[in-house]
Amino acid sequence: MSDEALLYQRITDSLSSSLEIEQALAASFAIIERQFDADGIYLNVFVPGTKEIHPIAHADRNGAAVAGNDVILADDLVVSLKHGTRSSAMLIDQVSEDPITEFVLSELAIAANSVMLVNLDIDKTHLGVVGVYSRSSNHFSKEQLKLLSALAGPYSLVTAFALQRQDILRDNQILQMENRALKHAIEAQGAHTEVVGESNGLKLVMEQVGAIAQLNTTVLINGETGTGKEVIANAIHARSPRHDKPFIKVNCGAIPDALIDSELFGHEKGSFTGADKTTKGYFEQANGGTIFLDELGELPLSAQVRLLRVLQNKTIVRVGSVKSIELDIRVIAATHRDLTDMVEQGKFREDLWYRISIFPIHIPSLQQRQQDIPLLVYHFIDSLSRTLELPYKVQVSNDDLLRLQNHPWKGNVRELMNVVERALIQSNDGQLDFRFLGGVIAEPEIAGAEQELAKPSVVIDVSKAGNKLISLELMNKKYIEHALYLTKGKINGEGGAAELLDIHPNTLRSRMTKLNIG
Ligand SMILES: Nc1ncnc2c1ncn2[C@@H]1O[C@H](COP(=O)(O)OP(=O)(O)OP(=O)(O)O)[C@@H](O)[C@H]1O
Repeated sequence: MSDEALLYQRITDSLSSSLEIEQALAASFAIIERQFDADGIYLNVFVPGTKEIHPIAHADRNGAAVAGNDVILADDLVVSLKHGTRSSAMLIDQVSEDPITEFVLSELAIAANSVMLVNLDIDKTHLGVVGVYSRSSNHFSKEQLKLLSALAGPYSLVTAFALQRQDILRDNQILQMENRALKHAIEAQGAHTEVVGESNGLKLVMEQVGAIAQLNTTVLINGETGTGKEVIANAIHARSPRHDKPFIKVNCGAIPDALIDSELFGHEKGSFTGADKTTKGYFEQANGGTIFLDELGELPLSAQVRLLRVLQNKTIVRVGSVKSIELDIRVIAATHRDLTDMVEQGKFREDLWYRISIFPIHIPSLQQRQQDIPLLVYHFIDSLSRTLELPYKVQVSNDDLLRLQNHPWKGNVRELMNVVERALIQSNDGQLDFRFLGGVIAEPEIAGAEQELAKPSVVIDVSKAGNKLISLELMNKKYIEHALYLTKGKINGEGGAAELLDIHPNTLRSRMTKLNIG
């Protein structure tokens, strides 16, 4: 066996000694070091379509070294790397004479003065380079470069393998990110089941939710945009025996007409151009759980017929299939439209309306439940302060609370949330200012039926406070004290302050201790 072939075999053996690229490179360096009296070796990859050099591994006389972070090249260096006259094997006698190598090595903190650089290619794809370096200048010869070039094959293979593993790792990281996003979505869904105003403006709604949640009945939620129809649908699902099964939301207004059938009912592979795999529709995805058909009034008449059939037969047929699939599903629908009006105008099928409106729930507009506004404001301040990681305590003046209660809120709770967010972002010391809303500052009106219950939530004692600002903490204290006053000090159970304030008795007790309420 020639010296060259022997070297090749020893390098190949050393590189296959470990699945860890750093260890493999360090093992091969033991041979390279002796062969070339080199100080180190590195593998770098130029990431196509970017300006980045990605270090794969580095080994020196001390073993596997830290590979370093990605190096971002300046535009002129990228141009010369792509279009320059760099050959597939380069002898760099003085690192300072080659700007790219000089820059990359200094970024990677590799102290070298001369380098042999050999391109690594596989299947005509350029992967990167292997560099063997020395701390002295003019250290390597042309013969040595030729020898190193002969070793490009095995180094290319381990580099490709390492890249593949990193891709797998990246896929793994993407999966982990998706998991986190999913968890976050589930938590957010859980958070939505917290219905602010349960004991006040939404008391009647929540009584209806309580009555219907355990049954399998179809529910139709009606209310202006942003009143919380989705929040209520979530609350029904969360309180139902299906709470640990899927809750699938479908925005009927957002699906293009041509795709409605396949989106709702799924399709078989090859059933239309572009259907390259069999896909479950929203109904099948919701099997065992709840499907929430939001904006039901936007569903075209043609799709309404098919929806009716699903509701009647509790089965679906995927597009391109003849087999019907039985489903166990609860349907909750919502709309801001007056469906009876639409039926009269011939825009909504009467037979579907009968099917869907078995149990209607109407959510009053925010203007009709002004007593919920302070609660919602605190709720949004609380959650948004956490999201925005605000370092200070947030305060709202009594005048502003009145201003908020008197605002028309055409966009309802969603608009209120956006306004609170805007005020939080605009404030840099925690003092919220809602004067941008304009409007009057007057005692709010309270809708008749809810008047009794609503009283406690307008307890901000504004008339006495005048223009003086009080802290959120003090406001909380006053709020709790007033609730205790109304319940004659009763905390637990029916008619207790915890129920009134819509929080767990233990939470109330700990807040009382914190706020020094005796
Ligand atoms: N009672 C409530 N408690 C807490 N948050 C609420 C409440 N009502 C509404 N929200 C919040 O207000 C926003 C709008 O609510 P949601 O999306 O449920 O309204 P919607 O009536 O379904 O709106 P749309 O008609 O546009 O579909 C959401 O961010 C929701 O979390």
